[in-house]
Amino acid sequence: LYNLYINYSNARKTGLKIVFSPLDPHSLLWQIGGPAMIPLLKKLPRSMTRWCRLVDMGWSWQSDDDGYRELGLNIILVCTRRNVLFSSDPESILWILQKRKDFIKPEVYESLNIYGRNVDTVNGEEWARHRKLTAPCFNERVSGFVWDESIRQANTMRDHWLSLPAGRLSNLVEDTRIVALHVLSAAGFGVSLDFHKGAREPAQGHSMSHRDALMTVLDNIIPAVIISEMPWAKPLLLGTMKRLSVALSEFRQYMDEMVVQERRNMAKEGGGSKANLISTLIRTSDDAKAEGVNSAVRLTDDEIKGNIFIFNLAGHDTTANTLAYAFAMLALYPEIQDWIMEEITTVLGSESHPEYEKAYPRLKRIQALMYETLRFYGPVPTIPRGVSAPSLPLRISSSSQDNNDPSTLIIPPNTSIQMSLHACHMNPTLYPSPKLFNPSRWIESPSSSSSLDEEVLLPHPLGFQPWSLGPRICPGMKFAQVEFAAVMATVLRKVRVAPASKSEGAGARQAWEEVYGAARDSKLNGPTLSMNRPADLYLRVEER
Ligand code: HEM
Repeated sequence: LYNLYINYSNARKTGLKIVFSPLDPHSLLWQIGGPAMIPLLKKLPRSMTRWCRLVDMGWSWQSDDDGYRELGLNIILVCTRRNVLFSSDPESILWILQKRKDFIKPEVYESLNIYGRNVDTVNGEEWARHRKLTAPCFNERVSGFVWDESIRQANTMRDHWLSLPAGRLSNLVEDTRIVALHVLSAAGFGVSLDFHKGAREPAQGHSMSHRDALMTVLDNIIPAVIISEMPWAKPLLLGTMKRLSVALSEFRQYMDEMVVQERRNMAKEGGGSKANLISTLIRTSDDAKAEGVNSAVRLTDDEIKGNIFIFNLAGHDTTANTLAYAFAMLALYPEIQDWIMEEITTVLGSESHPEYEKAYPRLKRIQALMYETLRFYGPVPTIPRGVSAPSLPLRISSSSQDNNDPSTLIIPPNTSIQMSLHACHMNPTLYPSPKLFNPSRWIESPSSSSSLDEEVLLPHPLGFQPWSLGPRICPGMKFAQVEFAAVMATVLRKVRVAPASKSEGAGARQAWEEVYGAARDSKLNGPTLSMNRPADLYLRVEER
């Protein structure tokens, strides 16, 4: 009670709306017991469950963060352990994300250093070094490679969809995950996989294939973190956990071998490097070493592996789920599908493998579709931050406080931060009719012209940050955009998607409701927003 009193006194000084929470959202009790408590809490009156509607990421997402509309853009949750400042204020989010030295990645990120420290998990000067040395991995050469590989994978996925009995597609989410994994394997390691077979055979000296090892780790990231932190427990593991432990070591061995092999190739080819991420990282680091740069501005081999792993983790479900949600939305809204198709026909014509440089910049409606999908189903709905010093200032929109006046407040000591990107994306002041799925809101076309080439894709406004903002903005943004555009264009030019029902013979209305319901029934599963019942989402696929 004493802690609660101190935290409450501190919170009051901000003038923000206060919500008391009996549990700290980061406590073990909530992490373990939360999911079981939610159904019971949902039965209680609204006024008693305000705290829980903020703390529970599923509940807050499904209600489009209505807590913010009730209480204001910035809210303080007062708990016994510490206060949590929840923000959906575009001004505050911009302020926080621009000041990487003041607002730092919390310690919990460190658990993702499974294979080595990396750009996603570190702070300060160490982050600046990682960011500088990993930046060349996301150059235009890699984008061209991502484009080609995405078309190759999407061609096979589309042909597979067209071969399904009665065109009933039940594996949309799994299929987009395979495409995203294979694009990452090709771009990350230069390992090109077949959509169907996916190289299931283990390489010599291995008990698992490269793909299976990576997929097993990515699918079970939270248990993988726990196993990595308790190496002594490995001999005691059984069943799925044992397989996961094997996958962790197998993937490490694959990366070790790739680093050795890449160095050999580079030596043989006179230093020429391929357009994949691992060779770019090795080359950038080895060049720095050869130039006599001291170790403070190079990456160690463990850090190279740490970064490659994090690219796979950060780039897999994010891109795959965005594709899956977008296909579901296109099935629900046929008029949007026609609008997208008009662009594909104009840009691609009859070309089955268009050139990246010529086609990609012209696919503006597809980018608009991606933006709108991310506004609704952004894979990163919230971003946490810690503070590097007590009592930092924070800029707030005047409307986010009762007494309109001050535009800066002081964050009380012992406060962590949770930014809700999703609440910001659903703000009616920023997005008129926010619950209307309308990709054309991102396109401006001059009234005098009917040419699609005259259309302009609007820049990201303040309040649109699915890839974050500021110095730590997602480095894989272009990678994901190029992959999304290539997959959408390749599939849709030959295929039309429509909603289907799980039960054969159901009417069109039921099919529509089921697809809509499966997409809306989403929450943070692991680090990424994803559907709770992906197997309930059925689409009908027809050849154009
Ligand atoms: C639609 C796809 C994607 C979305 C929406 C997305 C979103 C984000 C967001 C919001 C962050 C900031 C997280 C934070 O600050 O806590 C981030 C960081 C990051 N993302 Fe992405 N991402 C996507 C795809 C990718 C891809 C394809 C890659 C790599 C191939 C990637 C690699 C990274 C890395 C390495 C970071 C950490 C950067 C740093 O802290 O400096 N992401 N991403």
